[in-house]
Amino acid sequence: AKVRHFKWEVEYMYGAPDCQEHVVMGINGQFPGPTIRAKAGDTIVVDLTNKLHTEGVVIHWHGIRQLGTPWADGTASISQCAINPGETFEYRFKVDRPGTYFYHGHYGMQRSAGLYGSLIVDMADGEKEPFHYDAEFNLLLSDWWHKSVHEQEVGLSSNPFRWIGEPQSLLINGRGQYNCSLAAKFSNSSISQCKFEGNEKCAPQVLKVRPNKTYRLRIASTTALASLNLAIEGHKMVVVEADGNHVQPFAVNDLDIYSGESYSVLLKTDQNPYKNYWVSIGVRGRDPKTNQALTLLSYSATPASKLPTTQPPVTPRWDDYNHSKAFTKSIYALMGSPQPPKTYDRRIILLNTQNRLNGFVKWAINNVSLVLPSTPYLGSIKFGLNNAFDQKTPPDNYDSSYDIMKPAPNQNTTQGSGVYTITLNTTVDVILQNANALAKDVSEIHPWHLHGHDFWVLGYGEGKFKNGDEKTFNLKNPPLRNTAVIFPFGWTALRFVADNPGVWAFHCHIEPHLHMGMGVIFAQDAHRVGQIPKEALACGLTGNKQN
Ligand SMILES: O=C1O[C@H]([C@@H](O)CO)C(O)=C1O
Repeated sequence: AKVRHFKWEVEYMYGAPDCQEHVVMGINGQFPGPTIRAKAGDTIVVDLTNKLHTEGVVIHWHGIRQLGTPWADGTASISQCAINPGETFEYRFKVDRPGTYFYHGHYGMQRSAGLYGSLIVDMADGEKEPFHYDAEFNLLLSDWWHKSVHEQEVGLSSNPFRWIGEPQSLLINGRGQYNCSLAAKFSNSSISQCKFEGNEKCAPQVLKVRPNKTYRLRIASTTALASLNLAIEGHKMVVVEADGNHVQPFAVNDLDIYSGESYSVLLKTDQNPYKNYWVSIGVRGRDPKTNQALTLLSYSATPASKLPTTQPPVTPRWDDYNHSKAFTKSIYALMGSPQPPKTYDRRIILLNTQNRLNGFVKWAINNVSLVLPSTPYLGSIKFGLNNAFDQKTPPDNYDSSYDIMKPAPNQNTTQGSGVYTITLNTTVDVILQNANALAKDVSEIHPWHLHGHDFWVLGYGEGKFKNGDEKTFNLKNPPLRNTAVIFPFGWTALRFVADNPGVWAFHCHIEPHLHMGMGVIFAQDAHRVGQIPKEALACGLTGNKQN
């Protein structure tokens, strides 16, 4: 195993992700940030220097469990203090498992501002994936707004509320096209045909392939809002990995991917090599106002400039949830994967609601909208600083008379920074319960991401979770993941083993929703975490603590 060192500087810079110039967050002058490539068992060391002039920064290593290094999880106010302008913080952690991961900002809405990149962990030397492929491509998917993130944040926390709206563009590896389409000729809109020399920063990255080979596509979504569907014209994909875990291979024509998720698919280049094929990404789960992002699968026998003469794959209707559910429910763990414990020690039911608080619009979990404290929980719990955050524990359930199918009779919620204290080495079931939002007949998709652990996804259901529904749980081969979606008016059941002392966020991965309070904090034996680098806690009430 190797120690891999990186020196990174985070800054705002000009960029044109979708051919329109705006300010983006970059790392070492790059957007998206540099790809980290490592082998399982390696140690990653990133010296992160904050070159922003007026705000802090942190980076979260999404999907890396940080076993034994909870201070390196990169969550401001939770695992560490935001790194001040001019300061450098050393992230040092082990990547213990192969898989397709990514990293991103976890302070304010910096992920939406473009602070993200890929993190790919290969099998350790001498070990082989349980599938064969000849070469691979890496597709990091995101969405992009022309309005600055500062303006978005202010709008979300203003009264009256100003929603961020739908993205202007979808990006593949940081590249999209706002004012033109590669397939304009084949659509009936008035949008113009893109013309690229090829070296523009917003020109699509063409996937150049040779015939009769197998390619692994690593696909990860770090969108701020959009749920996506990816399809490749004329080609099936075989799903083999989800969030760093092997799954029972299954073939699809298109794949749904929610923010925070990653997949690997295998693609056989078994089609006519004298043609090129569209790769398309479109919005699902919200009424789309954003064009598809397009690129090409280009066979070596055909110049990349030769566009297909066909229409790109049509994204399934945004509200065809049966299509989404069929995909999601086809995901099973590969035989031989770790199985969940057969029973649980504690069940936490988390109802999400959209609410008002003194006229401001919020999201709340069991009627608590999360506000983060100024002292990171990891430090305040370790040092027993009881005035650093609300000592009132948020509830494990919601009022059973609550009607999830209707807007709440009382829309008001409360705010809080309390934590769920989880006993080490216990098995916890979490039932995520969706409900009607503020508007009538509206319930949205929320992809929930757990820090510090994978969980088994035991099942999905419609309506309200009720006693007896656990009989439908899949305890035989449920997939292990770090992100799981809740469908409108439905529930999702997760199980995890609390085996990682630290303080871990569990939240909706939609960036504005987290900003509006949609998350909870799981504290796991944090008072027993030793040797926290003092730079991680150099703020708030822990600012003067030596450890
Ligand atoms: O949090 C959200 O707010 C808006 C809408 O509900 C109110 O404008 C929206 O679509 C969200 O997802």
